Amino acid sequence: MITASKSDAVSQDGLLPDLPNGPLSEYRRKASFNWKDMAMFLEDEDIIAFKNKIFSTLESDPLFYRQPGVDLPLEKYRELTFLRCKKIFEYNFLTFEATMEKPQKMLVLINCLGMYDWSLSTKYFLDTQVFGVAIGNTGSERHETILHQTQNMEIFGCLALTELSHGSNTKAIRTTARFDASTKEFILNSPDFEAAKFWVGNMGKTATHAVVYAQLYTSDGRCHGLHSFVVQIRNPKTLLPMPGVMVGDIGRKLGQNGLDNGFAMFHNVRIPYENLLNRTGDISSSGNYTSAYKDPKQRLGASLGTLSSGRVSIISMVVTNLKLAITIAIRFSATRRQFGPTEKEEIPVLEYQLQQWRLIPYLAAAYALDYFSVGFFFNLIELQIGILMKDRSPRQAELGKEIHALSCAGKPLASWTAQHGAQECREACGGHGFLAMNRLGDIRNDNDPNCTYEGDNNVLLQQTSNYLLGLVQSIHEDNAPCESPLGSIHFLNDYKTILKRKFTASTIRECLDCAVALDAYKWLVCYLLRESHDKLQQEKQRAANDFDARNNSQVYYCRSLALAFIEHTVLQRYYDYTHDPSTPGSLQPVLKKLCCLYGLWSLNKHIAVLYQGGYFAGELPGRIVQDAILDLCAQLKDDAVSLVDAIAPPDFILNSPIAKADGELYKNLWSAVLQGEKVLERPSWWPEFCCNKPVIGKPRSQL
Ligand SMILES: CCCCCCCCCCCCCCCCCCCCCCCC(=O)SCCNC(=O)CCNC(=O)[C@H](O)C(C)(C)COP(=O)(O)OP(=O)(O)OC[C@H]1O[C@@H](n2cnc3c(N)ncnc32)[C@H](O)[C@@H]1OP(=O)(O)O
Ligand SMILES: Cc1cc2nc3c(=O)[nH]c(=O)nc-3n(C[C@H](O)[C@H](O)[C@H](O)COP(=O)(O)OP(=O)(O)OC[C@H]3O[C@@H](n4cnc5c(N)ncnc54)[C@H](O)[C@@H]3O)c2cc1C
Repeated sequence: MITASKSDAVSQDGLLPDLPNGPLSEYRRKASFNWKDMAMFLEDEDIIAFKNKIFSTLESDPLFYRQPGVDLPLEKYRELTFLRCKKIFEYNFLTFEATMEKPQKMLVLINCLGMYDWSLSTKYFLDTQVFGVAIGNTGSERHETILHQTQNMEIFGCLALTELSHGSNTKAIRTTARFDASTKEFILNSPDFEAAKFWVGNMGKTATHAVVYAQLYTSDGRCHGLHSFVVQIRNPKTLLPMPGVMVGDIGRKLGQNGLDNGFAMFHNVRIPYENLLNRTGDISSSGNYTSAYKDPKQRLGASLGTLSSGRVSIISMVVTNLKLAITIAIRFSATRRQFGPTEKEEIPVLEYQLQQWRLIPYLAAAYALDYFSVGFFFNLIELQIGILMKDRSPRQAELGKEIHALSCAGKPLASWTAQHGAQECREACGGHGFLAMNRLGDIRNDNDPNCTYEGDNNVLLQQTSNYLLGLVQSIHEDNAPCESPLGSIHFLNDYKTILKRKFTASTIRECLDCAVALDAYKWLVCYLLRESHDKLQQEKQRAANDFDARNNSQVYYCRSLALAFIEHTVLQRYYDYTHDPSTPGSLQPVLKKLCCLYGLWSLNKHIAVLYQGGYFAGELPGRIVQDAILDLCAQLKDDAVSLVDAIAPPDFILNSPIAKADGELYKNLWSAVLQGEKVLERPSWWPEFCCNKPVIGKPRSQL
């Protein structure tokens, strides 16, 4: 095993306790680097100490005790999640001052609570952040009291945009808010049950207040489009609905069942006119409407801008799920033995090329996407600071657009990778992966809605391709450079030259340089941009209208473009990071391999387009890319256990008997099974078998 230097070891030992010896030790010994060095490179001491504090606090609090795999009744799970949420308020892990000092800790807290249980994390952050950020970003000074009340849990918040009959198409939201000049109030109404707010997290049982999106009407009957309002929906003293509000719970979901998702209908609900969140449009006490955004399309974009913070955060949340799933599958695969070269000796399933190829690319994806998600969160913080400072500069506007474009593809890429990864990990653990107590089912099911909420993945990708297609004109006019605050589109300045390039590597060895995949991605994005643009023009000529033309250009064109663009962005950022001279020499080789594997594995999914567009020609490119993927998996298999050790939470949080750090797969699983309630008891309904025998072919009367 590679050991850390003496001074590093001193600071590491306090923060990162040694892992127990056991069946995983052999792989740990074979690793090319020290897992503690890696952990401390990925996160600084302050963050690791913060995580340790959260984890150890939860572990020592009996309220957070849990029995692996136990399915609680819905009501009980909701209650427990609420009690735990209340406790998180009491622990106050992150003060306002600490957030301002190091905003990244917000993301760390979201993920630490999520690693414990996503229902708890989403419940807490929907209230304190999603509700809070919506008010902070789209409201003004007059809404500060509400924010304070949220922080003290005097009130409990939610964000209500979606309706029963409309989710993606936010323009078609039908809840109305009409200004009544005589009382200086807005009157909220749901025109019918199809316009009920629906799916809203926290609304089912707990929320007292909602940020409600509604069409704003002035008293002259004019509609000014979608705006958001703070609406009290329950009495905080009784949790009973406010007059005119019909509010309820939508029922059991496929995951995250500790969270109460709900519906609400409004019947002449009056709210003070000051409850309009007035950043994008305001109304004077006499009822005159004003807005800095003259173009209704721009106004819609501004009022939906707050959704970007959720989308950016979700990227990190889903990567957290991938990290949990891959930790379980790698530790299992390193300790589970099946078959072997001789009758006497069975080998760990991680030694099989097939198992490596199924899992190790997801490990690489977890590292690359994790790096992207944290860096992208910093970009969001920059945007947030600009919003708070009321920055109206063109740069701030461009930053908002670029973050919107990147988050609308970043969320799909990361949530799908986590979703497919969680399923692969489940299957890679065989039957034990299907046992609820081993947690892969919960990880998969709790991850799943990330593909839908904060915008359906397939719908969001269209926002990214729209952004890219909007650049085509400047690309064709050479004197108008492609520039953006985060630089994600700068390479498009070389569009014409890139399109002339071909794949030149001729050996596997050459492909092991990540620059090969990166160059291929640059070509792929330029090619798909050209093809999507051309397809759109053709469809415009053929179709009756632009609406049809756009819809008929999604599959194989705009959708692929958006995904290739975000994969390129993730890879470029990870490439720069892993190749940076400041990256420790002891870690650089393994990090470069992860980067290269992520690049080639992702690229391999586009192989048909690479051939179709002529970047690849002949058998060789396809073959050496695939061989390089297998080669990298084989090179990384001895590092895999240490790579997951560096990103794994403690056993209590991971909560999977087959993946404890001691690697005692069977002892841990067996003891968890035997500790289950009533495992050895006969069922309470045993007489149904033993006494009440069926008369075959004659069902008994139900009367
Ligand atoms: C120092 C400061 C420290 C502070 C630290 C704190 C930092 C913040 C931390 C935040 C933490 C957050 C915690 C997260 C915890 C998350 C828990 C998650 C739990 C689940 C939550 C679930 C909540 C929901 O699901 S809410 C409902 C979400 N619904 C949707 O997303 C609907 C999807 N549909 C849409 O958004 C739109 O309708 C869309 C995008 C499909 C567009 O439709 P349409 O075709 O009608 O319009 P367009 O013509 O395409 O668009 C018009 C125009 O607007 C632009 N635009 C749209 N959206 C945005 C945006 N978000 N930002 C910027 N611009 C936008 C669009 O690009 C168009 O512009 P053009 O220039 O005209 O092209
Ligand atoms: C667990 C969970 C929690 C949620 N929490 C909240 C919350 O707190 N607050 C809130 O307001 N909302 C919430 N939502 C709602 C969520 O934001 C919506 O489900 C989401 O925006 C998608 O809308 P939809 O469900 O109406 O799907 P639809 O828009 O009806 O989409 C259905 C299908 O049609 C496809 N489709 C739609 N439009 C197009 C198009 N133009 N081109 C091609 N295909 C298209 C989609 O890809 C999708 O496959 C939550 C949802 C879930 C699952």
